[in-house]
Amino acid sequence: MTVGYARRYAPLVTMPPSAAPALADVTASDAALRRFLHGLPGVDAVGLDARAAALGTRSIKTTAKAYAIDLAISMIDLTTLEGADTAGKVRSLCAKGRNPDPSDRTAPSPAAVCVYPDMVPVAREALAGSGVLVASVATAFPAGRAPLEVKLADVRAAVAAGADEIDMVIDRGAFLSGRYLKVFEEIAAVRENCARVSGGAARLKVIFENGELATYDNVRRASWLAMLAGADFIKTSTGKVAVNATPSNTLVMLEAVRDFRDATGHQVGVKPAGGIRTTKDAVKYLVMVNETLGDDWLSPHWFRFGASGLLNDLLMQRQKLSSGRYSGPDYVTVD
Ligand SMILES: O=C[C@H](O)COP(=O)(O)O
Repeated sequence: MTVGYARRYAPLVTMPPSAAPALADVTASDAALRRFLHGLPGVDAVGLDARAAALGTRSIKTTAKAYAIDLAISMIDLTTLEGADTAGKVRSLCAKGRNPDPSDRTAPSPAAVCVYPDMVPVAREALAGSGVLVASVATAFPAGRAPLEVKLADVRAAVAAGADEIDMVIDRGAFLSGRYLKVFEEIAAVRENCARVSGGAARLKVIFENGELATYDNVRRASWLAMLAGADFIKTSTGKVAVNATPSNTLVMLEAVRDFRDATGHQVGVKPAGGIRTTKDAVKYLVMVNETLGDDWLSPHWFRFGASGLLNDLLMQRQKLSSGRYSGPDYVTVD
């Protein structure tokens, strides 16, 4: 790909005119982009871990807990990404998305059901009229090892089949070898394909696979790179490697979206994914969002949990709060 390709897509980044010129130049060449990303302040890893741990110890009142549980449910991308997925499994996950707690119709629905591209038509049909979105991983998820044209075809097929949101993986090999412009151009190209096929409606989440990026500095660089290329959301992980979302790597990303909005006026969402299974963990993340970003990000439009098992625990805790006792796992459907 050429620098011209990057220039072609850079204007798609919807920054306010007052802020755009300041950052437009940083994607003009490989060298300019490297200079910019390596000029970002380094992350103090010890301080970061301490901050994330301290935020994780905050307790919240029972009334706030009920609110937090419903908010967390509404922020879930209810996910199944297994090689063994069947249409039947996807349909039953969608039924759960439509009506998470059959014993209590006041339980909110998750934001989206997230599936592989070939399962999008099944999910689209099963969720019709429910308000629950269809999200799909694409770009040769989870490794991202395919030629760009194959990745773009994957994206176009998922959007054409009815995906409201695309979760793409970055090329970690290119990123780790310093070929930042290649990563930028791929994200911009995916964004353009999403926009073209969906008429601008499909939102793009960009997955870094933090567990493979080795340092918090790299997570910060990947965050800025993806936001410059037009990501609507930045997402920690695929859920397929040893280290997935952690409070610390998510905090780096929360700080990045805060700083990006300060610099450009443009707001980007955050999605921790992989390994988040308990209400306690979800509440920790919500406290972190509240303390770092405030109310502006406390909605499913701007914050998501990518999770396969979290919904069940939230539903059990929700039942406990309303009835005073645990119903036990038999009262929530097993995925
Ligand atoms: O994006 C979501 C992840 O793939 C789900 O990971 P999990 O099964 O650890 O919740």
